[in-house]
Amino acid sequence: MQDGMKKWMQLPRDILVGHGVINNISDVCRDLKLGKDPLIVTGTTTKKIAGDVVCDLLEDCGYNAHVVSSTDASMSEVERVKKEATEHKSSYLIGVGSGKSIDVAKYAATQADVPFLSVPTAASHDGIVSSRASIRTEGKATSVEANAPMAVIADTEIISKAPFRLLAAGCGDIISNYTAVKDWELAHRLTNESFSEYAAALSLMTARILIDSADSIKPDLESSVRMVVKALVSSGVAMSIAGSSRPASGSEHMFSHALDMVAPEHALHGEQCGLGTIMMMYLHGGDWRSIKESLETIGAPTTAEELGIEDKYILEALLVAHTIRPERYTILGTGLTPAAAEKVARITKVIS
Ligand SMILES: NC(=O)C1=CN([C@@H]2O[C@H](COP(=O)(O)OP(=O)(O)OC[C@H]3O[C@@H](n4cnc5c(N)ncnc54)[C@H](OP(=O)(O)O)[C@@H]3O)[C@@H](O)[C@H]2O)C=CC1
Ligand SMILES: O=C(CO)COP(=O)(O)O
Ligand SMILES: [Zn+2]
Repeated sequence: MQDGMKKWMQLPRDILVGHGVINNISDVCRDLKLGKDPLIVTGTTTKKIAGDVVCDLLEDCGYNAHVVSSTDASMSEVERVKKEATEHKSSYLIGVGSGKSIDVAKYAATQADVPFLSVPTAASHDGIVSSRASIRTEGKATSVEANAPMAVIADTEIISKAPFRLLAAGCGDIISNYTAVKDWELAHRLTNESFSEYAAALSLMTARILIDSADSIKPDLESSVRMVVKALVSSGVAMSIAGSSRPASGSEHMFSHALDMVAPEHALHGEQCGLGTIMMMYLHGGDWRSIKESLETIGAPTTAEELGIEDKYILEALLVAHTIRPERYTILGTGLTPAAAEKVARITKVIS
């Protein structure tokens, strides 16, 4: 099946980015006429950082809020959250936390046909705003269609206190737009796949602005968080325009998804995608060195060692990456030979 575009562009209605915007949560619920019965889906660490705060803020305003902690972005967790929502008669879900909590809330809300709000505690990838969810089924992560959040509330005060590694990962996820768009153009030329100039241009512009500002992305700075969050929103909008993750997910994401499958421990999504971008840009014959330099400037990993993953898993992932999503044509084509995989990883100094 072709990796085509949907005709229905779904975008968030309210997007709040700034210091202390979490305090506007009840205003947003009121603005969207969501009612008084939300279920907050949060993570173990992020519950203490923001999940409980959101609950208290809503209860203080007369809401009947409930909290459920989720540990894993899996189908069984989605089912558990749906059950909780039914038990509490929740009329909408609020995902508060990292990628896992947001995806579980997003997909459970989509399946239950209720609205969903996204309250990220880290700017680690563009799923905070997208209409996709990564959910594991039978041990395999799949990106599924979901409803976009009705609102995104990104409090830069909270996000700036998250480990810097998460912000650097978010940058890796944005930088990967470069190879994602190259792959999409290739597929358009070779397989006549639908291509959106607008979605591709927005995706590339987002990555370019971020790379141009790479040396001003620093730990503990709300201005850095603001920049990255805006880029993630922009990247998410590009995916919404395309109706698929094509403008922000190509061969570098397939490499990251493959690494999730083959490596015993995986790193952060955005870190793996950033590393994948270096290697896929080499395969495209593009300027992989400047991708590597930008990631280094930001402080994101650019080698297997920095990623904490053994070289052999990098090579294994390179060999199976093309099988991850066969309908999505990329520079990986029908697959690399072992010699080609080793060459790209060595030349780009991802492995030594
Ligand atoms: N829907 C989409 O389009 C996309 C989805 N994804 C998916 O998202 C997931 C990855 O998300 P990612 O956010 O990178 O990683 P994780 O969801 O694995 O979160 C990483 C860790 O960071 C913690 N954390 C988050 N915020 C803070 C904070 N403020 N302070 C301290 N710790 C914090 C989390 O705590 P806690 O334990 O509380 O969660 C968690 O332990 C994957 O499942 C991936 O497949 C990735 C890209 C796009
Ligand atoms: O991570 C994404 C975009 O950054 C979503 O892509 P996938 O469709 O590969 O999950
Ligand atoms: Zn991504």
